[in-house]
Amino acid sequence: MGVNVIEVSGAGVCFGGRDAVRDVSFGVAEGEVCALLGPPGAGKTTLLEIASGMRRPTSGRVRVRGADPYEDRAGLRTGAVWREGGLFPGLTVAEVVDTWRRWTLDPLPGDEALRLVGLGGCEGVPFERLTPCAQRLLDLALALVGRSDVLFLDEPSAGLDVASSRHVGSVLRGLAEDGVTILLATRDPYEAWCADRVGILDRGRLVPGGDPAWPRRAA
Ligand SMILES: Nc1ncnc2c1ncn2[C@@H]1O[C@H](COP(=O)(O)OP(=O)(O)OP(=O)(O)O)[C@@H](O)[C@H]1O
Repeated sequence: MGVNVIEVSGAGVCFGGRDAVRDVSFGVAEGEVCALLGPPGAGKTTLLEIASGMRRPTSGRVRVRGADPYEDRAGLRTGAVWREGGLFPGLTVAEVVDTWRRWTLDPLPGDEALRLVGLGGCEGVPFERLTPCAQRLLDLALALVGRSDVLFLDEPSAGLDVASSRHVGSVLRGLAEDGVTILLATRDPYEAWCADRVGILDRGRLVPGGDPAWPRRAA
């Protein structure tokens, strides 16, 4: 068995004496989509934050490709999409991507980033004219601009209708099949359909054996 790309061991996060994440351990393999599923306040975003290196865990440890993502991001190519998503009024899709590329070391060509998420040909479309689904996919394209091979996604299709949500899931599956490792958080079991594995979070803990029987992937 290969080494996991993301490895979380006994991790905890405490805010002002309250545990948001408690003793969580799991791994995500190369090219795997892993979903963290749980109700509001379960600790999903906090767990994504420590896995992506945005926040240091209070206890335990996190490794991404063997490195501490909080301390040592230099060699990592990770991307994230947070729930709010980007708002880019007045810019075309190409302008949004080009702006992002300017802040990125060794960025992907803009058309390549857009092609990866199925937005090829949308370069000239003003951001405001994109459908909500395409706006989420543009967020995903931006997360890929740094040639990311690990993605952290907080509710990547929140607020979308069922068909759009499934489309986003298909795009994520395509990325995973190309070797991208994906950890996503969601409140919605149907948003988890694209995952290879689902971990249930409840009050900061991963429920033992909590990979539920609800339909995944083939659903
Ligand atoms: N920066 C913070 N300071 C204090 N408490 C926080 C902070 N961030 C999160 N919390 C608390 O930690 C707990 C877990 O929050 P978190 O946002 O990780 O849950 P979640 O599962 O992502 O919920 P949701 O689905 O509503 O986003 C909650 O009780 C929340 O109030």
